[in-house]
Amino acid sequence: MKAVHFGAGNIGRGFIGKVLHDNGYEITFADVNEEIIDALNRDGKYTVHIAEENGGVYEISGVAGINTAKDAEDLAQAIAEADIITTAVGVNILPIIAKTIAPHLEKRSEGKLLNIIACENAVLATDTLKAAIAAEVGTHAFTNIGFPNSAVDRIVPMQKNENILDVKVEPFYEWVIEADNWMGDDKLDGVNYVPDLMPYIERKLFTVNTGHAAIAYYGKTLGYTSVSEAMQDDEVVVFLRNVLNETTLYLTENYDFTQAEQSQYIDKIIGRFKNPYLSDDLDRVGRGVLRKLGPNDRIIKPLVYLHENGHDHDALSELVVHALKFDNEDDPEQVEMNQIISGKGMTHFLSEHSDLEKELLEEIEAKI
Ligand SMILES: NC(=O)C1=CN([C@@H]2O[C@H](COP(=O)(O)OP(=O)(O)OC[C@H]3O[C@@H](n4cnc5c(N)ncnc54)[C@H](O)[C@@H]3O)[C@@H](O)[C@H]2O)C=CC1
Ligand SMILES: O=P(O)(O)OC[C@H]1O[C@](O)(CO)[C@@H](O)[C@@H]1O
Repeated sequence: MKAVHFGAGNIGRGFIGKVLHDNGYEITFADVNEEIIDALNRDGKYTVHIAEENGGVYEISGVAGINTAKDAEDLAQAIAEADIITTAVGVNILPIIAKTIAPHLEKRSEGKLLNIIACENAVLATDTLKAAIAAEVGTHAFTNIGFPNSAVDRIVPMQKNENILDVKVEPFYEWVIEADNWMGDDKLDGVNYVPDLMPYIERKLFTVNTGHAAIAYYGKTLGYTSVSEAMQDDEVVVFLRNVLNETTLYLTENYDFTQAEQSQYIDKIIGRFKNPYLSDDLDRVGRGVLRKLGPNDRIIKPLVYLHENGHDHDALSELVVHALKFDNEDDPEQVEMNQIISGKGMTHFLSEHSDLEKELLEEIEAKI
């Protein structure tokens, strides 16, 4: 069985690549990073290290790389032969990946089943990819292709290893896939197939990712540089819990999760954030600030819901303020946001970019 995975980065190699390998797939990683692609083709393998006491080390073999900027023919062949195509590139890159994949789908032999799955931190990212592919070539090649949405959860920080392919990951992982949109009977082991993905994806996004954002933006405000450093400060943990108590209300009111289940989930996630064997920069966790302040993302969506329904949303409003003040000049989204804010002001930015209404804007403005 063959897989093509777009994005040979942290999640690609450390999570999706490992699951596919454990399921017996030969994996071709498709990326624009020449150094990584050359190393994959040179070594044909890499190792995944589990960040815990006496953590396991797993060899991921049978891997190769394709440079999507250069090797169009190799990519065409890999896509023609693939049983599964996955991505972990960042949701904003999906339109580019769609352009890369689309022309090759028509050349696949009729009857060969394929699943295409976007593994990004965004709600229904596979739908986004599917729509972008359809915009390129129409839907006539889709007959034997499944496009299940998915939610992926595993903390994989920036890597500082001797071998650039090796990757250190937290022990926990969860990959949830929409069962009904999966094509064929060959399901993946180690993946949870569910009839309705929305509760899982929003629970993950509005707990793990909102929580992580809270640590990054508030932690940086207090002068910390890493998650482990920030999590030693009770003030950060109290703020984190306040934020997550607010998103809990969104989740328990919109889905069947009980308060007790959500509390357990939060405790587990706080334990993951405190993992002493992982070293994670606040700059990485807070990167992509424009995306993270988008109307459907981890901060604004629950905030607007709580405000509209008359619920407490003080901590989330404060989180917006910390995000606006986040200081990471290496993040192009931060640079763009700062330019907008310095030209037109924070309120204009929140109104235009985050789609916030007057009353909420005034509340946030009062906290700036
Ligand atoms: N790192 C983490 O802990 C988690 C990340 N995610 C999500 O997974 C996705 C990837 O994140 P990471 O692996 O951390 O990022 P990363 O930056 O380590 O990897 C992204 C990879 O995509 C490649 N790429 C960029 N543009 C490309 C293009 N046009 N064609 C082919 N490859 C391209 C980059 O060269 C890079 O190797 C994001 O959507 C992120 O939100 C989800 C859960 C956990
Ligand atoms: O690009 P994003 O959305 O921050 O994605 C990475 C985030 O996802 C997570 O892995 C959680 O699953 C966090 O480690 C990390 O902050």
